[in-house]
Amino acid sequence: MNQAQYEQIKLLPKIDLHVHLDGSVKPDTIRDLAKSQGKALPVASENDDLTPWMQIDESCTSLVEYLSKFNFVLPFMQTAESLERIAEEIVEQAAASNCLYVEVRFAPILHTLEGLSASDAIKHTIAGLRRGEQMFDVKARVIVICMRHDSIENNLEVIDAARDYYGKGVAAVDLAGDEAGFPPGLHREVFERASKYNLPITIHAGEAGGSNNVREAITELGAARIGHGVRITEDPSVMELVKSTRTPLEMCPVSNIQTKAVSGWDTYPIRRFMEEGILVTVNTDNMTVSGTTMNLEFEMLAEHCGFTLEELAQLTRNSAEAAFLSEEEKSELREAVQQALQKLGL
Ligand SMILES: O=c1[nH]cnc2c1ncn2[C@H]1C[C@H](O)[C@@H](CO)O1
Ligand SMILES: [Zn+2]
Repeated sequence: MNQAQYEQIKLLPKIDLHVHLDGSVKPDTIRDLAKSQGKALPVASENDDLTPWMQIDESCTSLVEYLSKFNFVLPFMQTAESLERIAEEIVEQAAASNCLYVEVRFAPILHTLEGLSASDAIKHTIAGLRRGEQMFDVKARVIVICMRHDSIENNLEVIDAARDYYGKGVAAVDLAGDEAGFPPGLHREVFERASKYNLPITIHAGEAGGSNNVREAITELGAARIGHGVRITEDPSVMELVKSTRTPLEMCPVSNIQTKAVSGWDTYPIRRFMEEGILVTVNTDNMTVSGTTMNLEFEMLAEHCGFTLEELAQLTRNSAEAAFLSEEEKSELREAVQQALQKLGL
């Protein structure tokens, strides 16, 4: 890949359907929040870089280790102001990669340690995204996460709170956290309620757990999309299920390699999935924890998997199809993607 091709990749329109709020906080923002909230930071000098505390390195061996990075930021994300600022800045970061649309996910229950309710957390995250939409001309929605280690009772409450904001900033609900320790079936009742409310569902599955979790997420929890899903390679019948149900996969290449969901770029199954006719999307997962951006994800695919500009453009078209938007909004997004691609001669 030469310099001119990298420049072209930057210009491609993009869509990020899988990005976590708490995994994408800018290190300088944490420094500011620590100061304004009067909280200590574990660094000697005011100017020390916080990135090493927030970003995973090559030594990461598992999803559980990867998830430990979130403990650092959460204490600073317990107020209305912090959620609004961080949400707005995610839209700013998405704009820097030329994203037209972003679905930002977060677990409201993780932001209720200092008095906010789950509903307040959703309200303020939406407010921040709205500010970002205005400032950076990127469309943004929220996906509300239930945590796998959490109780059924709490997760039912989270689903109720999500329902109140559905169509008013919330686009869907999700299940995230330690997949190996907590299979999707544990939360069947939670997603039954989400289905009853007609909330669209995506589930993290087939990342740190086997392909059967993907089957369970689709057939028993009502998932309309799957977060990651890279491990469906383990079972041809699950590959077939994903294909026949046209269930989009929200793949996150850089993160998938860091968490060892796959062994490396040489075995990354994205090209295979596309060739098999699976609807594949590419996303960042956690911009700060993974040290990534949508630009970088696309560059990596070009470099390691030989993706052409046309193939990368197809990923954005796929994401527009997979977006949790109304048919009308989806048509607008499709049109915006098409126009941007036409300008590039694609
Ligand atoms: O890739 C992931 N898999 C499972 N859970 C994840 C991943 N990235 C972030 N999370 C968790 C940790 C966060 O605190 C939580 C809410 O965003 O979601
Ligand atoms: Zn994720």
